[in-house]
Amino acid sequence: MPDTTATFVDPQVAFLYASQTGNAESISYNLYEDAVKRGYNASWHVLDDHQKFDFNSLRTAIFVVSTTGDGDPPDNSTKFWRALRKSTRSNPSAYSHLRYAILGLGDTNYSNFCNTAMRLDRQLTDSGATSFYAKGLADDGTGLEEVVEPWIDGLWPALAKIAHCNSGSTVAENEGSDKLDVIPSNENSEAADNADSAAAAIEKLAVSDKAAPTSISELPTHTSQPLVLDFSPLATLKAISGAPRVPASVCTISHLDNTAETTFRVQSVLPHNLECPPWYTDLTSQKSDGAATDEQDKSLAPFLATIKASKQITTTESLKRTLLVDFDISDSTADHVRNSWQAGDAFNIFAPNDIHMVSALFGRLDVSAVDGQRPILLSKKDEKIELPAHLQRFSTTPASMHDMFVWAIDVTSAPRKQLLRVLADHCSESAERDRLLYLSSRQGTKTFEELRRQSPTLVDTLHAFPSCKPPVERLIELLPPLVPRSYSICNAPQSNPSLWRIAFNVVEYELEVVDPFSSEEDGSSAQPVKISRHGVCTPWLEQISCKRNMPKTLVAKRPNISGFRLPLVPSGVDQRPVLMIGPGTGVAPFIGFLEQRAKELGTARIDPLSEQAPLTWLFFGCRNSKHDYLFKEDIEHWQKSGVLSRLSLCFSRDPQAREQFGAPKYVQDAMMLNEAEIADLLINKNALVYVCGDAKGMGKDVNSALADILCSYTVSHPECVKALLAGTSGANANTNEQQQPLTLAQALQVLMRWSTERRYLRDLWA
Ligand SMILES: Cc1cc2nc3c(=O)[nH]c(=O)nc-3n(C[C@H](O)[C@H](O)[C@H](O)COP(=O)(O)O)c2cc1C
Repeated sequence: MPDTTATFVDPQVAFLYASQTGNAESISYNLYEDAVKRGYNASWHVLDDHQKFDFNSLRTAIFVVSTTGDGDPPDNSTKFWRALRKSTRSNPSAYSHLRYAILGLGDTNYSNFCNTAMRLDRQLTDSGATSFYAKGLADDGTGLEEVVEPWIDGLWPALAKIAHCNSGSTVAENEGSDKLDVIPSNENSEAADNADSAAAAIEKLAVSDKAAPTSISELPTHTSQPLVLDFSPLATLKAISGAPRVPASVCTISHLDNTAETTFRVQSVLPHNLECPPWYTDLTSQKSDGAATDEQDKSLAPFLATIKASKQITTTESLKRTLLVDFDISDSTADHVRNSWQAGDAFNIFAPNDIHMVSALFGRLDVSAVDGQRPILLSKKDEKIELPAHLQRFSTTPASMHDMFVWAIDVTSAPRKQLLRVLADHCSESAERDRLLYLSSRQGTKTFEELRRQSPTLVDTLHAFPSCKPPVERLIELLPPLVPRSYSICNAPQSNPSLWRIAFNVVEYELEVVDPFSSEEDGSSAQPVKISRHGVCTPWLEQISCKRNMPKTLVAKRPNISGFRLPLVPSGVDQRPVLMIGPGTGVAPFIGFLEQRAKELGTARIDPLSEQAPLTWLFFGCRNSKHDYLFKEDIEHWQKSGVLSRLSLCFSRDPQAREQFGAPKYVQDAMMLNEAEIADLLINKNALVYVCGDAKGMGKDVNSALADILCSYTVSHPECVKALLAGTSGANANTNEQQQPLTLAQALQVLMRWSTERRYLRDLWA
């Protein structure tokens, strides 16, 4: 029986998140919402709001934090990290009153797996805080759910154990278990019970015979693409287990009256042009709020930039279409930005969803064009539960549903399990309901992975389940926020502080999937189905940058957390050799570096071809020397003038060029061909290494090549090992002491240390 005598004294729990693309935010939000239903006095905040929620006096906190860049914390936690460092420096036991749990999100395809969560854990423990529940580290490479779901299951009993008392809530001791659980005493308990019983119902669900294996490939509209999924395992299942909890509905839509509607229409005429969000003025004033004195924050505020020029820099024969686009940032609101950026920085572009996709979605949901354009406000269903952060503006600023779906909500990313679970509840056909439940369950993980691999948009998913008709407010609250996309700048302010130039591939690709149920009559396997996909920002940029009338877009500088910049020396040049490894569009920041270096040499009156000019060595690779050698003219110009001392070119699909110049296939091959020189530069000359480009393939391979280079150098120079491991220069090593060569693990450790010392810097993207 529940022990109703014990009462809480401190049930306040803060759910805190740091998120770059919305995963951590949505997991943290669901936890918070669940906590409210369980009777906790819960609050939910982004880490950068630490002053608003008074982080320093929190007693119980649950963190959900992702890692981005090259082991960096998300942008919406940079202020928090600064404040944390400051308060722990001034008081080593600053957080001895805090009990916390951390869920980290990362991807093992990147080298610093869940670095943010690990760092946070270390810093909090070092400053006296106590972890009350084991850290969870979820891997996006294999599926976040594998860790997230069991971690959440274990969190509640762990939290209940440490929660102190409070009036209004009761503590129940689970019979036959030492776990304490919180049972709310108000009507919220009903909601929690409902959620639990819904979950129980799924466990018991007898899968109907109708859920026979089916291939879904017949799709009506031109904006949706087929999904090819194998549901055959469903036929043999007696019950579906391990589907996620159904989150409570948290928001309601209210339509504004006619007067407000008229004003709204007049106001919305001007900004409603698909180049910047209708509420852009709101966004541009957002960042200065409360932080007006912080120069760095001011320079991160969004502002309007004008697209000045755009051209394709690959030939029509190239597989990829790479565009070079110039943004004029001379807008008066961008003063702080013009004075504070450097080559190597990146900026965010706020891009809309494809409006045809939004129209197709509205068609599918039976939202008429008129209703889609009417102004609405969102409000909380339950006073205690906040709206998701990206929707909060719509509780005070009216917007049309159309604008919300175009500018604020992500309708392109593949649906998450929780959404699939909710969609299941809105199917009128039981076979479709079962398939959606299966996709969201642990048993359906393989089919779910296949779904994710096909990257369906929301419209594709809905078309694959024709009887599914979710209420539009449910989608508004469950879909992730549409996040801005970031691009590396490929020029330097020393030449023109009002110009941001970017180079990007237009993201359009075809997937090939084999329908498991269609085999040829002769028994041979079927031809794969082709599915085309495209990105959000790059096709849009391509489209608007062709316009004649200088379109304006909302942009914001990104904090350069890893310090991916060439060191500045007043009126001089940093003397360390610089290795730049950037195949494809990864070369972009290095064009800016070379522009900066040319100016620096000029100012310091150093002849670039003289011995006084420090070495710069670029490793660039592409498929074909004629079709996609980006910035060829610039690179050849810098090489001729001596600003670029060495150039290693690689052409992966150009056997002729390889034969002619002896060029290797990939940048890591070019590095291995020069391993002795690279090792000497790294170990004896204190060289700086910069890597930019694809994280999963190239980033990993270059890291391994660098580790191999260190290992093989120490075979012939074992005297360097001690110094390398101790963190001092190899040139100063004690040559009398015999050492074993570095092991691979040790070499990786050395690289990791160089990365923290900012000698090895990486700007990698997925
Ligand atoms: C550009 C980029 C860089 C990333 N860098 C890392 C990394 O260095 N280490 C890591 O563990 N995960 C890395 N990840 C994986 C993310 O942490 C993971 O996808 C996570 O689910 C994102 O959560 P969020 O949407 O809350 O930001 C990276 C992802 C992207 C897109």
